[in-house]
Amino acid sequence: MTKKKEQIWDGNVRDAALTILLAVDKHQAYSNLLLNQTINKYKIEAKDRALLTELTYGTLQHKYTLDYYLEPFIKGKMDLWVKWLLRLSLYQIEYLDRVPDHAAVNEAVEIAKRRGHKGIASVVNGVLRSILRQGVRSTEEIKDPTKRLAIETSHPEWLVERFVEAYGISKTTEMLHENNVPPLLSVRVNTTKATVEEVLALLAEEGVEAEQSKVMPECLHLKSGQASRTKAFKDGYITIQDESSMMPANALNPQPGWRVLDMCAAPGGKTTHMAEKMNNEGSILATDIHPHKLDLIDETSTRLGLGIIQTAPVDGRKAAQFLEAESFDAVLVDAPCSGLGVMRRKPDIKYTKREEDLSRLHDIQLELLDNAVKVLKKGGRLVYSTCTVNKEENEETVQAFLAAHPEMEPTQLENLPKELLEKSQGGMLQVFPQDIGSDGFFVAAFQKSEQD
Ligand SMILES: C[S@@+](CC[C@H](N)C(=O)[O-])C[C@H]1O[C@@H](n2cnc3c(N)ncnc32)[C@H](O)[C@@H]1O
Repeated sequence: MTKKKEQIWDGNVRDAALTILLAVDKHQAYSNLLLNQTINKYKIEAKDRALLTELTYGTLQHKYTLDYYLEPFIKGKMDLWVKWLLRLSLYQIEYLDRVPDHAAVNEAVEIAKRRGHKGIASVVNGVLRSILRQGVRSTEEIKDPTKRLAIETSHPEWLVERFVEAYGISKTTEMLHENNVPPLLSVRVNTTKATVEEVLALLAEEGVEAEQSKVMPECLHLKSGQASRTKAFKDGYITIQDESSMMPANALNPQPGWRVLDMCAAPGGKTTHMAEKMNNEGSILATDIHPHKLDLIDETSTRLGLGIIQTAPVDGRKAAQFLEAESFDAVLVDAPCSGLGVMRRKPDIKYTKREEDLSRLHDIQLELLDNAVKVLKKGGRLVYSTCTVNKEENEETVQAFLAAHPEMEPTQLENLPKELLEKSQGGMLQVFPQDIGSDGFFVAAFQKSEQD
């Protein structure tokens, strides 16, 4: 092992978590990608993997709350790595019952000695032991309710204000708390290969405990095991996908034999879902602006044994220049978005997103939809979806789109469970993370007029 590798993984889970947290902060690296890379590269085993995941996500998820607790105990300037070490250690003390406080402190002191020197170790020891003696301050001290909610749930204040204005205090409070709960692990059954019961049996044979979701019939929730390491995954029986992400293909409801365009397709979760729904009959053109991401779609469709998907690098904002007019029976625009519905899966989004990013996305989404209409057949079906909870990118994008396109009508969302359809309005559905314990997601369906 080289010196560099030893730095990230020498069997010390807390040290590895600290390295990931620092990289996320310093280089705006994505926590989920870095965590997966670390786990796969060093073949970290199940017990350590679970703790590493919990420490990394937990510390990131609660960053503002931890800083609020730490602030009275920190005097003067401090290196970034020491600050993250304190956050990481305080996270264990405050949120993890199964880690004894003294173990969290001792580990922190050892890391501080190794990465720094005795002086830093003594500061770390002093801060953590003072907190253990005195306890942390209550958030009740924060008088402004929005600010208090922002600190308690560790979200930026501007975002909390926006959410409260759009959805009200009660829904926002539920959502922000839910964003700090680890996501359920869900997979989609490849229904062209096996039934749900058969896949449950295959997983059980491998010692993986799973159960069918009560919402989406093709969705299984895994209670143990790592899905991507199972034989069922390698043999193409399952795809890892959040339950909300299974809505767009269902809402579009593509039929066997249709010609379908998936305009923003990579890495192909919804393309392959649509191919499964079409029973692998017909054709799907899967396009994305980033050519290098198209390989991921090809890999997944090969793994799943789906032969109807073709990929092409296309900027959806210019799709009508490259694709035949009115040639697709159905189009899915699973648009680039702010991702505010997936903050518990990617907690770094909370701290990196800027308010000005949101309006820019609204404009891009409209350009994509404009092009989608041009290549959609008369009478064809269009679904627009995002993994965000933001009216500007969801309901307001739809309103602006409909205002510019009298030939498009909102239409009934199809093929979704009753409990979700009950929440839909005018062919639009906003799912919040707290609704079915899945990602925040938006989906809207439209039909193109048969007339000119
Ligand atoms: C939400 S992700 C799509 C996820 C995908 N549908 C799935 O289920 O796996 C949005 C995708 O849009 C792509 N994208 C961004 N701008 C685009 C554009 N102008 N034209 C086409 N694709 C674009 C991104 O590269 C990204 O892969």
